[in-house]
Amino acid sequence: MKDSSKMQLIMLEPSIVIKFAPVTRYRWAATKYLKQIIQDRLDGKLDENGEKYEDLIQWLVDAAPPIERTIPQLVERIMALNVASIHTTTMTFTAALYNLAMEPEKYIPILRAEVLGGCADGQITVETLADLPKLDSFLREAGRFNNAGLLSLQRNAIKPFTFSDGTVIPAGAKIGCPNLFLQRDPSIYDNPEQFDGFRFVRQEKGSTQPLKGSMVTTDAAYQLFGHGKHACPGRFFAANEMKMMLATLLLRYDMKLAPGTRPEPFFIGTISMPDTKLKVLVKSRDL
Ligand code: HEM
Repeated sequence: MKDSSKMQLIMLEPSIVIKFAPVTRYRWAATKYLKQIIQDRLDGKLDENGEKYEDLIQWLVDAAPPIERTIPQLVERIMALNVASIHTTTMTFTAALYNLAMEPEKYIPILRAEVLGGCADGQITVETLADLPKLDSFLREAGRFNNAGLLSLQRNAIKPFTFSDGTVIPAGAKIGCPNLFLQRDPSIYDNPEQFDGFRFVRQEKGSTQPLKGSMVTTDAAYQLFGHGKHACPGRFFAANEMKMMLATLLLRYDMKLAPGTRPEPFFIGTISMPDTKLKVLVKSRDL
């Protein structure tokens, strides 16, 4: 008798866990907030100009197969996108901010001058963001230096695969690329253990050509955004968002780390996290 009641408790557990798990509360909260907005779109609501909305919710509604055009499914898609987009951008940007605040004399005047030079009437515009090679390099380097999780391109092999050199990946294997080592490979990057904010506006090792690519370019030795077919589709948005934030901070503030402090990054599983306790001292500038 005792054993069977224990058994029942164990069988009940998953549903109890799901009911009280934080994600369930977030799902309820998200549904409460989003249900009318999504319902309007499902009903074909147009924007204030009588045109179809050009925003993420509309794209998600349009891309969903008919069977998934429901409020719960669309809420789920929005939540999944939040997971993909928010902490990744926050972590990359936080680490870049620390790099800036660690060496303010070296980077702030040059980056600020570049932003100011690209502003139209003192305003940061889309055109400004598209032409900031030094800022772009700085963010790309921050991504190389700080945000390398131990493993990128993590995949489950659903069938066996044989590479051209004969290496076999058996079905069921979990694989990934050793990103930390790739992004710090001395045969690709000069002084890879050094943060070098203008690395990507200079020249490739042993070559007379400028380094290929910008913040959003992925390659075998740069996988901040993954690589290949499933490379992050949000990276263009994220790069612009981070450039806009950094450009705004550069124009409005001076900043440095509190004296005697340095970031102490740490890992959760394979993910590299920026220090969460560090203080950046910020001072308003006269504009
Ligand atoms: C600095 C910010 C970001 C970083 C570092 C980042 C990084 C990544 C990485 C490493 C992947 C996996 C790629 C792979 O496995 O091949 C990924 C996938 C993805 N990211 Fe991002 N991401 C960022 C921002 C965003 C934003 C802003 C969005 C959406 C607005 C987004 C949406 C996605 C989606 C939907 C996927 C899945 C793509 C697929 O499986 O085909 N990400 N991202």
